[in-house]
Amino acid sequence: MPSEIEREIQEAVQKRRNFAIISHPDAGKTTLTEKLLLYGGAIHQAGAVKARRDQRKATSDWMEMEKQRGISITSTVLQFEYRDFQINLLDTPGHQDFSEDTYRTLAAADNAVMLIDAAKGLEPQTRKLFEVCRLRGLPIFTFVNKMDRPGREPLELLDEIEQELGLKTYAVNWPIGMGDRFKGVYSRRQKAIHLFERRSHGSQQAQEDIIKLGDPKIEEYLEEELYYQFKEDLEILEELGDDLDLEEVHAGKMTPIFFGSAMTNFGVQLFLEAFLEYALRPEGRNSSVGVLDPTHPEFSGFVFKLQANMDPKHRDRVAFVRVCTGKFEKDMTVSHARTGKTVRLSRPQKLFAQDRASIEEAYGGDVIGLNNPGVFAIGDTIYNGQKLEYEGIPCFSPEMFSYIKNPNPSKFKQFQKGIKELREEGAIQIMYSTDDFKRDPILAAVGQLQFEVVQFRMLSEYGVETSLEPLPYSLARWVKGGWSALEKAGRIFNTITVKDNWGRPVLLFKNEWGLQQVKVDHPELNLDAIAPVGVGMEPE
Ligand SMILES: Nc1nc2c(ncn2[C@@H]2O[C@H](COP(=O)(O)OP(=O)(O)OP(=O)(O)O)[C@@H](O)[C@H]2O)c(=O)[nH]1
Repeated sequence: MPSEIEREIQEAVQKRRNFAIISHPDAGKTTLTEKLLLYGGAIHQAGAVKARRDQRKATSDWMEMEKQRGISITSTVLQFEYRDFQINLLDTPGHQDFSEDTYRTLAAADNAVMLIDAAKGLEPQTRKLFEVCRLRGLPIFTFVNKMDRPGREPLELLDEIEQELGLKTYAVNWPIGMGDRFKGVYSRRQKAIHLFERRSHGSQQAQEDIIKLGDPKIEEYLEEELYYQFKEDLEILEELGDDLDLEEVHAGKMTPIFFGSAMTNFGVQLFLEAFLEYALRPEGRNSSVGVLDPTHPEFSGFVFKLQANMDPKHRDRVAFVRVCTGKFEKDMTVSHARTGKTVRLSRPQKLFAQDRASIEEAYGGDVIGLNNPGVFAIGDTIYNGQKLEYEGIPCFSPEMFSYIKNPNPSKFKQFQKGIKELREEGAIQIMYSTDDFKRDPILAAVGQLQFEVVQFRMLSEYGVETSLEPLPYSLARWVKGGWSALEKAGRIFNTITVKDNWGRPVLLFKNEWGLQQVKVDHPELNLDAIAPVGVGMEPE
């Protein structure tokens, strides 16, 4: 017989669904997020998320950069309820230069929603993020957005996803017409057409007219041509398409596809309801003591993201923890696996956009924000009971490299502190030359903006004016064969060797050609675009 607390944890986990949205900028992520929250009753008028975002831009300090450039750099976690479900939406930054942040957020997600602009199909940023989801084996749900505008043929989009991503597809709903002639979507679950009523904003929950297939009224609503096109598409889907297989969906091999228009709030509720039914509940995670199910009675979790200065007045830092098992309670005391210390988790926060509400309890699948006075680093495990550590969060190949220099020797300490803290926070990766005379850290980034943020923050938070000296490389590969394999390989052309923050060898290449050469000539180096993660690895 499970005890009362075990039952409570089981029930809480059953209700939880957690996901992140992956998309290319401008596909409509903010708009979709807003509409999902609207259904969750978390906000009553769409527009609120954007308004908050704008407000945040106006009040934050180093995020001044966001304001100047009109982009969203930071991400937050949104929690809302819908019917019986407790939903955690892990928001990710829109700008591609901050995709490293998104990679880490995906480490905390159980499901991913791939948002696609109907006119554009798969775009580079979506493909990249998809690869990260694939690595984690996340179930992927696809929402094809902007159907109210002219777009590509739906069957062609399905084909693109199958061919390019190697995913099977199952259309859960199917669009009838598009652009000016967008009439609605057919729900294959309900065998009914949801008619689209053109409204300019869709700031309220949409009222939808629904007609069952076979109802003679259909012909009143649909032009003949569209009706026949729809019937033909449906025949193709039913006869040639795969059946929905939830096991394959959960294994990340098949993606359920939805069509709609986030802006006009159409198809969003249909999506949400099917998503909640098909999505994975929080799953067991691999740890140093084996796979632990979220219903395991002792509390545990890991830090997947750190964020500084969410409130510039307090210069505080927040560690985002994904709760993995057991029950989190305010003020509880936990063990910190990396340092072996005991930490009291006071002042936990649940983050709804920029508002912080204090939380009392959380369960597997939830995300909590903890005040972080320098205790936590990315990948850290906290736990109660038997000692355990979750697998670390991998670093992904950076694409831009630059020495960062401090021309003022009297600022040496501040410079070191700033670099260390920004690295711990995950604002940027740091590497070092293997040449002992070149002590300057090498910043390794996914995008140029990350360099700018580091320089900006080094000056505004640590008072150090820095200069950059770019390096002409665009790819990094970790040498899994280690230093010994490198030594045996002797001199290697078209690359330089650096070491990462943990002293592990990394090769930098100018281009794909150089990389391919080395891969062919030296297979024993075992090059990998993703840093090997050790459980509980200590920085050098
Ligand atoms: N016509 C149409 N426009 C849409 C739809 N959804 C979003 N948009 C518009 O597309 C633009 C981008 O939408 P956002 O929601 O800001 O996109 P985003 O993906 O969050 O953008 P980033 O912040 O750059 O990542 C805005 O002008 C939206 O109004 C839709 O369903 N139909």
